[in-house]
Amino acid sequence: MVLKIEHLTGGYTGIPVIKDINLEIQPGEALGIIGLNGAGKSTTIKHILGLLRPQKGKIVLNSVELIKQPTEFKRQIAYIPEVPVLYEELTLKEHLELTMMSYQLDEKKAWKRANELLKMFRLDDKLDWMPIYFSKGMKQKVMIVTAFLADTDLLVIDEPFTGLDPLAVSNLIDLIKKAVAQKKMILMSTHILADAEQAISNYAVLNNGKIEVIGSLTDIRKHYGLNESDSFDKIYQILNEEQRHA
Ligand SMILES: Nc1ncnc2c1ncn2[C@@H]1O[C@H](COP(=O)(O)OP(=O)(O)OP(=O)(O)O)[C@@H](O)[C@H]1O
Repeated sequence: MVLKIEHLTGGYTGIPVIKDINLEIQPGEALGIIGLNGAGKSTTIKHILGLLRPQKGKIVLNSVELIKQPTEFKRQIAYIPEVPVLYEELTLKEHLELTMMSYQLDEKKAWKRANELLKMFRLDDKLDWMPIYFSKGMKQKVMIVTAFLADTDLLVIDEPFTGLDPLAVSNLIDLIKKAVAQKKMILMSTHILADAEQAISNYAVLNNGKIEVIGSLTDIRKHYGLNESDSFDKIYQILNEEQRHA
């Protein structure tokens, strides 16, 4: 089990946004992608989800190559997007059923898991609700519940912490830690480093579409000359300075 991204170059037009990205995530590893606005985090994620076609390079998950076997590849991934995507005409219960069907889950086991997740995020009494009645945070929680319900080898999470109440943030951090303990792979893009630090130990720093450094929190701190007492957020000031002088 491993996610391998090799020499990935891509973007939206002929001009590449991300350049020669090399990443590997092992089972039981949570990797954070961090970088300034526009660094290419979401673009990298869109490539991993198969929403953009690479100009160069390949993405392989558990020996399945995205370009060659897209359906098999995508079935191994669950995704929590930055902006919740829900079907306006489906109830919460129907969203869960759709997830169970799409990922071919055992219904009995899946409902047990779904009920635990719903309770955790205080959605257990809202099964008949349509998305129109959900607040922004509630919609985000539905995305979290369906992603963790899918129980895939790889979970891709794009900026999950904004808009969640502190209780939901802490529940999400616990779920990520448990998934890591169960040897799942997590890839998460975020700017909220104080929250990320609680669940994520390895980071890739993207700068202008390229990976500047990849490693443990200690490695990253060392690379940017940060002391243990410095806030991890200081990285953003350094990246900004680097860009201004590039
Ligand atoms: N749909 C699009 N079409 C063309 N260019 C895009 C599109 N989406 C993003 N870009 C460009 O790609 C570059 C990287 O954007 P991306 O969204 O990957 O950054 P990011 O690191 O996720 O930023 P943020 O922290 O703001 O979410 C930016 O220069 C952006 O303008």
